[in-house]
Amino acid sequence: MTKILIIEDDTSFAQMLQKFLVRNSFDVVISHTGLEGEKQLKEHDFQLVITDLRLPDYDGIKLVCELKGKIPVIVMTGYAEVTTAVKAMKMGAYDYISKPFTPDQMLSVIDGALNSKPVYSKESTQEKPENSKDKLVDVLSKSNSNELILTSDATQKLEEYIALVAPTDMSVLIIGESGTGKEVTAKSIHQKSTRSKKSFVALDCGAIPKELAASEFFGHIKGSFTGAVADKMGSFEAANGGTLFLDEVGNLSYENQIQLLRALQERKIKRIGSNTEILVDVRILSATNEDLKAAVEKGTFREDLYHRLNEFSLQIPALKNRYGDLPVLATYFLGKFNEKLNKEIIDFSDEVWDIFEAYHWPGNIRELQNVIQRAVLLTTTDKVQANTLPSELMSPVLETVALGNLSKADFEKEQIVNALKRTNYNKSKAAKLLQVTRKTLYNRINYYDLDL
Ligand SMILES: Nc1ncnc2c1ncn2[C@@H]1O[C@H](COP(=O)(O)OP(=O)(O)OP(=O)(O)O)[C@@H](O)[C@H]1O
Repeated sequence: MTKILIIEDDTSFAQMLQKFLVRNSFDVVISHTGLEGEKQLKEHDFQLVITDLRLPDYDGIKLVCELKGKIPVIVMTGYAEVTTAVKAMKMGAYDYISKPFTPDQMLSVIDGALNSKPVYSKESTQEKPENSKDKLVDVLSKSNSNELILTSDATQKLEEYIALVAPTDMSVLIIGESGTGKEVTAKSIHQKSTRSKKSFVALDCGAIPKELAASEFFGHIKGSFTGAVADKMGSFEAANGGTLFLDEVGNLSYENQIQLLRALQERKIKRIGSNTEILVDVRILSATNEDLKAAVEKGTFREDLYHRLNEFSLQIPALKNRYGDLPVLATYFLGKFNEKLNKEIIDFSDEVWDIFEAYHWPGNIRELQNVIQRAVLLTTTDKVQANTLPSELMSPVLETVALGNLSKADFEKEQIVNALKRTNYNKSKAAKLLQVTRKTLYNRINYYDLDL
């Protein structure tokens, strides 16, 4: 009889699942803690492990890694926990199932896992299951569209910091280039906080004229200034009990900075034209793509406000510095736009993957998303091909080198070195990037006697 270990801390749920599986002729053992599960694994031979990833005493992902190639593991995740599911699949879990699930769904996943023998043979410890990419597409396409994808080593710390800071009331300054995901990060902090049931209000400080900023922050009453044709609630009131996200906070005028600081210190506001004070309880998250510290040193941004906003800071890396996330992000967007545009594209061609890796993505994740949306729209086959990509991705990706004192030869050398660095010294990819043949690239490397 097939022996299954269930690791699940919710006792009644575990028992229900056990009963159901026993009725379906499985031999089932339950562990309510990770440690107990590890003990059971040492003592018995199981053909399958079904585990919750969120147990108080252990790291489910670690268990997945340990069992990879030995026993198939199915992970149970909460609704829309896509990042965790993706991570578990990348680490070698056979599949995941979101709670709540129907008995039939569970049986079908178990059936798949038990019939995946060759993949889980002892020799295959380093290999991912053949179908893992398809499954990843599946996981990602089922995900919620506001999901924050962080899976690479470069963003691992970020994910940990978000998890730590989210449940607190600390103000967080999110720093990163345009399109790196500052706003989705802020939303994710809000969703993981105790304020998640209340509003998340985003205010783009870069887009409001300075004369209107106070009215946007605090609201106004009808007739308080020309154009105030009706009473208006400001962002502080709208976010009361919840989170106020101040995007491009560095763009606030000095006067607006003083108004904001006062509201944060006093925790109360008055609508413009009104004498009534309104108590406000908001958590402030803000974002900037400029160096606010430098602005403080220059005297254009108030130091006291800077410290108020920056009780904790998060640095979001540019996409070019987190290429580890690119395959997951690209797959996620493919799933998203397949669904939106009613397509069934399964993957990107190898050439497209190479181009994605070689490109420097100045518009970051927003640009990646737009590129994939366009490509999905233009694709009529089952794989996205290079001819659906915009021309800037195809042209040589070169840093803008100030020609200044550089000779033509220096310039060319610099371009070759840049291309090689970008492609991790892969000469085929670098040649493609420079739009020359591999042979020409070798010739130029020899000609310049580049020591690589
Ligand atoms: N880690 C991520 N996972 C999934 N989607 C992401 C991620 N980061 C960014 N995106 C998507 O990329 C787009 C741009 O993200 P966002 O608006 O949060 O960037 P931003 O840094 O706030 O940009 P800007 O500075 O221009 O306001 C959004 O559609 C967002 O959903």
